[in-house]
Amino acid sequence: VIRHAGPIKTRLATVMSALAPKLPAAWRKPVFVSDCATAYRLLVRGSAGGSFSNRPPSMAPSAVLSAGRHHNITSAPHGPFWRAIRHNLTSQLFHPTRLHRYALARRNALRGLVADLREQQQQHGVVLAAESIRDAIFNVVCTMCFGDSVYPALVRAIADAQDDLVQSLPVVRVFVFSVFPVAVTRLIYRKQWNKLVSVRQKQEDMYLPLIDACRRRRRCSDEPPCYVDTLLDLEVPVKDDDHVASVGVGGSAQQQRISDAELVGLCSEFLGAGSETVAAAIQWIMANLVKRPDIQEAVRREIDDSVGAEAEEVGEEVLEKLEYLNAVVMEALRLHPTTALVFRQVMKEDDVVLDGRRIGVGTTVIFPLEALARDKTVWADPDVFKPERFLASGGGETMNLVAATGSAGKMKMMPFGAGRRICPGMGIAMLHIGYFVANLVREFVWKEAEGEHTIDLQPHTIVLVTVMKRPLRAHLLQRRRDAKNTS
Ligand code: HEM
Repeated sequence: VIRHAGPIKTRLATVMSALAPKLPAAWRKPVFVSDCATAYRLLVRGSAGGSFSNRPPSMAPSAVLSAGRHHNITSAPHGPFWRAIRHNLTSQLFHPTRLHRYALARRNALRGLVADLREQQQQHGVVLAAESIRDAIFNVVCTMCFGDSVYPALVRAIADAQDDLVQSLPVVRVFVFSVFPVAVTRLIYRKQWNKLVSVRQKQEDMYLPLIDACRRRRRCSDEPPCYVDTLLDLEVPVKDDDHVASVGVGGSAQQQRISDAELVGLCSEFLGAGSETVAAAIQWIMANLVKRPDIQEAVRREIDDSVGAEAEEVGEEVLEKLEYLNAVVMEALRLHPTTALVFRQVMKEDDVVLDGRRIGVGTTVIFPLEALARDKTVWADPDVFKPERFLASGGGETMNLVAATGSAGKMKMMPFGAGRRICPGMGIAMLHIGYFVANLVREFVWKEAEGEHTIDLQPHTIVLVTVMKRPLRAHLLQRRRDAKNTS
């Protein structure tokens, strides 16, 4: 159930263990937890002493480049600053009553995607679905981040900058895992440091003018605020310390605006976390539907029964009623969680005991999400794609994802993590996945392509996001006439 990253039998390992408390946190042996009951106990209930809500030193480039001064939500230590920026996201943008504000951006992206796929099928007989889906989702997330005034070429350039950032993350490891202070490591690895600086500079050159445009723009009252708008209005505690933040000087907490450097990092996190994971999940679902035409047809029947033939799209308001579609989404998230691992780090105040052994302060605890969701003691036929298990009529699991990730007290999967640091984008992710999958199934019959384009459900993890090793390709049969032709 709990396994250690390597054998502790050699002398070297013994010496390393003795030295462990003196090593930098990032060098210590991590501990893996791959059973749901232990994951639930630790993540949702917290450790005996503390909340067990911190992650190991961050790989976020803005945190590394600023020597830990600038943070995004993922990299921020558990404390008042993290609480303020996370609460801003969940209350201002992702509150359930506000999720539908960006329906127009989604509709436009869907129209563009459907037109693009039709054209590819007509011209080439096969569609590069992976790339097209990724572009469509990135368009929506970019609008949610900066507003709708970003022209298409700039959206493309922003997407490229985000890709460069992902490519540079292996370089970040050099600095996170170094035994030397960053100032020394950057002298040793000057080339890598300069590369990181140039990737970051490219982001600043693009994002800061967009952030300034948000500052200057006077929004009309019916225009939904974008992520940057909410951040510009936000005040965060000056000191990231629970006591200072609650008492402050003269009885009230000292607040300040978020710095430009931090704004760039927060935008980058939003664009990356909001697009890659969702696009990957849509691909996994479509790939499974190509492999199982019977399940694809059942999803289509449910949609056709709920949406009139003349309706332009499967509207967002219909999605909740599509039980079978939702079961398909849940089953794909169980089998192919698009975030590979969840991390925590044992802090001074935590008291983490596993298998009767106290885990040392500074140790990284890793929760492998796919292994957790394929536990044979918890699931029947854990490796088989069986959406029925999530249907009430299938004698199945609850449809409530929050229950699946913790609040019901029995956790069987956690594709969005669990506890205080559970993914704040869970609601919007489910909306985006459901909306795009429903409409893609309604518009086209998806069939497997041949040769090098066949579906391969082998996973491949790129910096924590688990994608299909071979990107999704397919043949599409158009089911409805082009909107232009029907008029
Ligand atoms: C299928 C889509 C998604 C999956 C599978 C996913 C998964 C995850 C997971 C596993 C975590 C770690 C949770 C933990 O440590 O317990 C996480 C954290 C996070 N996710 Fe997502 N995510 C998705 C979509 C999104 C979206 C759309 C956003 C929005 C921009 C987002 C933003 C974040 C942020 C900011 C965190 C850090 C939370 C914190 O540290 O408090 N994610 N996500």
